[in-house]
Amino acid sequence: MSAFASPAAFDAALADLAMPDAAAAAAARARQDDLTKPPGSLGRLEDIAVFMAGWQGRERPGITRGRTAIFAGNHGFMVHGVSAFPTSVTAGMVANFAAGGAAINALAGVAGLELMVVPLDLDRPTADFTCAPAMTEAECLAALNAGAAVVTPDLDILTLGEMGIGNTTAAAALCARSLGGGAAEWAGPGTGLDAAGVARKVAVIARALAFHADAPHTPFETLRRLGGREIAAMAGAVLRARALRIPVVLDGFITCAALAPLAVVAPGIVDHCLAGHCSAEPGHVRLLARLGLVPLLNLGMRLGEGSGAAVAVGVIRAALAAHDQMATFAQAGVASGVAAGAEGQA
Ligand SMILES: O=C(O)c1ccc[n+]([C@@H]2O[C@H](COP(=O)([O-])O)[C@@H](O)[C@H]2O)c1
Ligand SMILES: Cc1cc2nc[nH]c2cc1C
Repeated sequence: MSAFASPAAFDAALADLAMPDAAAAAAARARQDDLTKPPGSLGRLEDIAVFMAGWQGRERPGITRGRTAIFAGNHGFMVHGVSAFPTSVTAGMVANFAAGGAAINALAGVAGLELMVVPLDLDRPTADFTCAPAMTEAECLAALNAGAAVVTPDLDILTLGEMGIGNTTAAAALCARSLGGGAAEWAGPGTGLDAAGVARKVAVIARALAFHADAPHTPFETLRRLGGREIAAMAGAVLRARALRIPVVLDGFITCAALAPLAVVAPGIVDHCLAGHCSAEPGHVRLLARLGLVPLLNLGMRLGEGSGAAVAVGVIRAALAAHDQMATFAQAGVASGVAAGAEGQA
């Protein structure tokens, strides 16, 4: 059965977000404070362990089964010359993923993640969003459900990524409509546009925003009109992961932009998500701030295909290893801070 049978089912899922296991998170925090280190000295690694404990519902979370899901889609507005690369690269890279030659193949391997690639009607680009909704209702629901379908209950963590030449244009449009600020605030060079190319991209996004201005500003309609199949799929995956309390690692600008329309009505949609990294695409730093996310890494990456999220899993694994393997003060026979404080006052 499909997770999202109708736009109303999507709205209902968004209105009823699962919450983390507060008792497991509290137990993990207490354990952190009992481990052989000054409290707080592992910084965000401590917070990551507590976050994972809450969503996995156990004091000592782990990653036995992790999956990176990469969704691919093509875009009708590419006729306006908004990318440094041609649409054919999307299918070319999907073949490269299958052959094992892409960055994500190497990075998912080193992160211990299984790679699942989901091409979405690549030979049928979305409609040109400057003069029509990108997707019909049925197409948008199919993409949301394709996203939900990658999320199985056995997963300890899900990382997301995308491949879609032109999709920084769709992402910028989603941000502008959802968060305001206009096309120029959210459009950047993507795969490598020059200044004239970025100006052309801003104009295309502005036309799309104007065309759809009077349409309902619901998350579903915004995704359907200005998004793309790979973008809607990522939104569907995040929503399904939430229902199953599976923690999610987001990737770059496009991955996060998929959540912008949802965050307008449900800011807590990112509560089970970690921002893997901050992309060099200029809109990403602004978007992360608006979503209330602090990225784990900032490596100047702007590749997409889930690459930043996969690298961040190494940090998450480090956090969980320390949380699980360190001795407590009692186990190690090391005096805790309370005793030292008492000594200082003696
Ligand atoms: O993840 C990012 O922040 C990111 C930033 C710039 C480009 N990308 C990737 O490049 C493609 C979109 O860039 P563009 O210029 O064709 O819109 C798409 O396949 C994305 O995966 C990804
Ligand atoms: C080669 C190439 C690889 C990519 N991976 C994600 N987006 C991409 C865009 C291009 C152009």
